[in-house]
Amino acid sequence: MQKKIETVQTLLEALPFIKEFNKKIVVIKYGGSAQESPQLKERFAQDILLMYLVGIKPVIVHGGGRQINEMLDALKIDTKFIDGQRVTSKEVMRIVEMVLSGEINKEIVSLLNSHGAKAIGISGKDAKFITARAKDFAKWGLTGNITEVKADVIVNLIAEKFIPVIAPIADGSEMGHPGFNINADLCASYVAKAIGANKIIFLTDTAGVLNSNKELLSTLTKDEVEALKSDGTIHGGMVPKVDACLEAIEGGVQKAHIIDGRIEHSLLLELFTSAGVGTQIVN
Ligand SMILES: Nc1ncnc2c1ncn2[C@@H]1O[C@H](COP(=O)(O)OP(=O)(O)O)[C@@H](O)[C@H]1O
Ligand SMILES: CC(=O)N[C@@H](CCC(=O)OP(=O)(O)O)C(=O)O
Repeated sequence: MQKKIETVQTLLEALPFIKEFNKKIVVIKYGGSAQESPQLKERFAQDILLMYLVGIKPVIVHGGGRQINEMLDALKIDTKFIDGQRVTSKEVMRIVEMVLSGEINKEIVSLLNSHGAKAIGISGKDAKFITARAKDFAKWGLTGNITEVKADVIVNLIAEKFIPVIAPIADGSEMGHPGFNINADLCASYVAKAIGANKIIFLTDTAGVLNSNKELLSTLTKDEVEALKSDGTIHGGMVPKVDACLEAIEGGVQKAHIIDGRIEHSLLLELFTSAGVGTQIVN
């Protein structure tokens, strides 16, 4: 009985938020480290479906850094990161594409569709909707910086009630390259900016951005982010994530959040409770 009362209370609290988000576009970056267990994947699919059913337009950009590392390891191919971004040789690029487009993208699409969604999986190569140029070929190889996102591809899919699931790979054919490996956080923010998303949420494997005492920082401004980056408190994979948040809000996305994808239903808690969870980056 107590449990039922709590559920009703939660639903009642969620009602104004559900109305607020009706028809709003929310980009969700689904990090490789938040895709750990089958149970978490299941909860993720349920949350996306619930969002969709109450009128939100979800757009998913997924990562898969952890799974790429595992495959490179199994194949005994060396890999390294500079400033949180992978150095991508031609050989590494083949594996990146195989894992992101071939495996993870299709797995997420199947999972959502098994719950009754109309999810469609694409990478930036499809209709060449994301183009890039080398970030610094001598340093990072085929790691790219996005030059253009053709928003109409995603906007049309949303209008047709599809849930786009995007693998962070850009077309490189005009530069004579097999494609570019794009950090998934930055890919998510460029997509969010281009399609005029209202909100972007990064699902990852920490409570949010932590200070040097490992305490959660619930709100951060651009200056605070820069200070935490310069003193090394924000490092590794968190660097492109906070950069992506800043990129998104400076590009017109109203809200950017980094939340814990290991907590069941954290997406719903972020969207539909007044307290929210994780770290919000503000302009
Ligand atoms: N200040 C910080 N607060 C939280 N996490 C941090 C911080 N600095 C670095 N990190 C690291 O960033 C990681 C998240 O980035 P990453 O592994 O790339 O995740 P994802 O696969 O979700 O993109 C955390 O697991 C943590 O190790
Ligand atoms: C250039 C670059 O670093 N690309 C990433 C793409 C995947 C990714 O970003 O996955 P997560 O979000 O799970 O970290 C990589 O090769 O790992």
